[in-house]
Amino acid sequence: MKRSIASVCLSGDLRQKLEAAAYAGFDGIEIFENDLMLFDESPAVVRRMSEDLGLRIIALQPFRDFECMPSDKMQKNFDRAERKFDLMEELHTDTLLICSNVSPQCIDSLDRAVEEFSELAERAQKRHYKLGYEALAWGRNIKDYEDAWQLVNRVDHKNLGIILDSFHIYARSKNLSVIRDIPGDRIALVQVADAPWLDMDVLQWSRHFRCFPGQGDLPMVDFMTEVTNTGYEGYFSHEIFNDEFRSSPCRPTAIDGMRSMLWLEEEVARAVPDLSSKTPKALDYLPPEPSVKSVEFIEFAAEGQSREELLDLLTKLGFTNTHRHRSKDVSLFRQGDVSIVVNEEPDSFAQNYYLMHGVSVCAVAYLADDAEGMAERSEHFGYRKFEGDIEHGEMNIPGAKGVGGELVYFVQRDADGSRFFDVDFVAVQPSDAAVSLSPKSDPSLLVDHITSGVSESEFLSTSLFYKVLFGLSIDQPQDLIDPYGIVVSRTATNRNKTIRLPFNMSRSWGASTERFREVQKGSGVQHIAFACDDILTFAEGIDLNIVLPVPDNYYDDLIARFDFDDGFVEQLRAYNILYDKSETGYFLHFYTRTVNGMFFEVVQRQKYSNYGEVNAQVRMAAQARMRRAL
Ligand SMILES: O=C(O)c1ccc(O)c(O)c1
Ligand SMILES: [Mg+2]
Repeated sequence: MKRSIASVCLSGDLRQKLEAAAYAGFDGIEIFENDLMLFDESPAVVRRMSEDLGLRIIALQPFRDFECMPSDKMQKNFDRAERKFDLMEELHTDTLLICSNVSPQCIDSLDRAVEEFSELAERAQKRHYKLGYEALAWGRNIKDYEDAWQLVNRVDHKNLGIILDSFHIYARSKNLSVIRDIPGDRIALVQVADAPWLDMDVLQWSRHFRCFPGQGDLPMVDFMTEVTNTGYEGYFSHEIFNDEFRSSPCRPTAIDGMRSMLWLEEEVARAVPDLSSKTPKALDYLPPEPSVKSVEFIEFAAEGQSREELLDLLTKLGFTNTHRHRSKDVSLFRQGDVSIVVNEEPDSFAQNYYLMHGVSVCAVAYLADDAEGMAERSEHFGYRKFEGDIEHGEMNIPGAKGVGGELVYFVQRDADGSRFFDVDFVAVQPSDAAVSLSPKSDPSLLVDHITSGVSESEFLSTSLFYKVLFGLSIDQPQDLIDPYGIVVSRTATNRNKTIRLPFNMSRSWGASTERFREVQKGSGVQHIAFACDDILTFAEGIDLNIVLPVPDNYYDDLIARFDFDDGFVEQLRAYNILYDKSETGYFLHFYTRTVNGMFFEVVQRQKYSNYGEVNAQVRMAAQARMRRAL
């Protein structure tokens, strides 16, 4: 596939945009005239810069409000087009993007548009240029790609093709069937843009909320499949107007753009079986499919006083130190099927992480069917590979850098069922004193979810990471109400819900996610939830001092809202357990106090698939109150 990006996707000036696009590996760039107008170098210099970077300027855009203007404005529009042809010569590009007229003066006459485009295509041919016509979803008369195609088809000139932009097509209708009528060589350019489904004014939606394919809700693979089936062999170009991208550094955005493009290519290759007969150059390489199944262990970087606080919290929750690493200063704490690794090894990744963030989650290991395949997949998508130091006979655990800088490991179980701790660790016999002090271990315990706190500019990157690398689906965003601002939350899950990864961001400095990022000096895992079969028994066995207190008013409100049996709410109140109900079931959960901004949660799910979002406000208010009291 020929890969391009429009300059409007990236922040900065035109030089920075060109450099970022080239760095990320794009072959082409669409130049937005505005970016050129604001740049203090001549078009000839821009041409040379892009040539030096190995980037082709695939189009100049947009040429606006051309067709069907009142007669007195027509000549001016042809003159304007000629000036753009001059500019195209200087830039050394051969395609001009013309978008449908949005002017209130525009006359509703297809015949007139056909006449004008016939003449413009003749003029373009004389100068060896191509024109592409694109229906803007808010165009005055032409809003739909079907109508744009009717116009282009009637003009029937080899120098005029249609431009298909996935955003406009989906914003107007979901009907892709007319794409099948368009021969591939009549498509001048394909622009790809995803977006979240939002019920709002389409112009505002387009100009502020587009995102890279894989980051939104539009069925991008269906669109790509239809276009590929036409035999189209031109560029696919990202055209994303997004406020977050405008305020983020341009190179990481461009790299995410490339990941998105590679993901689309992979998805299309899997969706179109005889792809190479349609477009011979469609795909150089197909990466191994995602194969992560569950969380195998969670690793903390810990030292000093806060390490003691973490271990105190873990032991009071019923974890016991079951193993020690064979060659490193690393301990394993287990309960049920949960494994928590505490790493204090000097000069390790963990220690560096500790020095940067304090006690924190420095890695999460995922069980994969094909761990090496997952590492290869990470590399293909440009997520940096990590290889740790290993001693002879120890497991080589491949990994990649996650979005917050923490590691993501891929672990496989041996055919004989042996686990990472059977290979790299030796069992320790807990002392009698430790056993008598710690509460009873709960054999049903599982990792339920792992929640990260990220910055606003990392929010879309995080969803791309989980979608592209792990093949997870990303739920719709939800607003959580903190006393000091809104926290926006999305969750990445696999199909059978053995992996649940919420990730949160906030634009408010005082709200929970930013409070966490301030304490930890960066993004990362903010909380870990464990699921058990019987939360009341679990709570009875632990020291209630570690539990986050819940106000009495919350329980009084529960009594008013639900018909509980006598005594049930009093039990919840006694243990600070929160309650939520869904159509199918209910949810019980409590939170612990924090260590270095992080905390744990224990949950019990009864045919319930959410996260107790209504109660997040109770948790955030309690945490804010405790922080104020410090
Ligand atoms: O928002 C716009 O004006 C605009 C311009 C050019 C495009 O290709 C497009 O999709 C939108
Ligand atoms: Mg467009």
